[in-house]
Amino acid sequence: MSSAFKPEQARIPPALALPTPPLNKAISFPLFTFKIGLCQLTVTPDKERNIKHARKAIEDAAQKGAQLVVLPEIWNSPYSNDSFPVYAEDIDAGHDASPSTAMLAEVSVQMKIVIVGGSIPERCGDKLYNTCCVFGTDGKLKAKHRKIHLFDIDIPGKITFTESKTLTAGETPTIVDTGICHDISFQELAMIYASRGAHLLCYPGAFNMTTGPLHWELLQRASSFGLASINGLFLVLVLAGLTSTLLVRAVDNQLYVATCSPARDAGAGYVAWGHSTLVGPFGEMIATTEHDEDIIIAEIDYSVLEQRRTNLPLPKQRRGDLYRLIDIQRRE
Ligand SMILES: NC(=O)CC(=O)C(=O)O
Repeated sequence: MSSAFKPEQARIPPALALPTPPLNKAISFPLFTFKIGLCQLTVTPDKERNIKHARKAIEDAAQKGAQLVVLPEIWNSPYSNDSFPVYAEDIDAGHDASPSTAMLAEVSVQMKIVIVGGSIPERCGDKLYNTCCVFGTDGKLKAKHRKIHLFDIDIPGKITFTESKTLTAGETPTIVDTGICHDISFQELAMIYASRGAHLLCYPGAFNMTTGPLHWELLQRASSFGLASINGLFLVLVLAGLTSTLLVRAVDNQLYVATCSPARDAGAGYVAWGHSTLVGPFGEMIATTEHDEDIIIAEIDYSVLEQRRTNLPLPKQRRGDLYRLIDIQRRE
């Protein structure tokens, strides 16, 4: 009996080929190999201080060789529903209305680096979003990702948080050529990023003292197998929300995953887990830190992705006759 196995139909529309990173060394970024800087920042109620502090950390990371610098989820404001409306900025209105993103634009061009600007509360009309902006080496806004999966959790006595009280969910996956925190918990999103050709998934994420020890590392390592790219290449922005299905994701996606958390402040209303990390395409931990403020500098080599996908050719082994991933927005 002939088999109905059609690997090319495992994804609808079919997966894009992994883009080849440019090898032209005259282009400062992106390159095949480059250094990433993950700035695990302390965040205070003083917004002006948070902006200056983030700027200094980005400059330090760039001076240490980072060509791509990632900030944490909600780095200009305390992570709380009371704070989001107060600290929110109108990103589209620009400079004075958004001092946090104005700083990111300025420092990206000054240091000639790409910045995945963690996230800040964004005001747009009468709505608030948890939004990540990506700036290129020319200081231009390359992408704006609004957290798609709002973090609503209720584990009595441990952690209760309802982002949906104040925030509205974004509607679109973002590939920059770059998700936010709770987005990391959704394996389908990671698979879509991978099938659209991403090499690196970036998740600015503020896990807490309950979900951190339970899921943080597990989700990142699981995700790593699935995502994709920076640079011609796609850098996917996902705001943290990793889940137990990550193992599937890791094996499935074969990508780099970078997470960046705020540093832990035991006195804050929401206590962040810390442990910002870079994970490689086999789920290996390349670099990580504890919970204090820190800047991680680590190397990413995109040529490893092709090699890993040859070692373990998951894309060719998918059973399109039994299950399929449907990327609804791309299909439409
Ligand atoms: N900030 C978040 O979205 C936190 C999260 O996802 C978690 O699991 O903790």
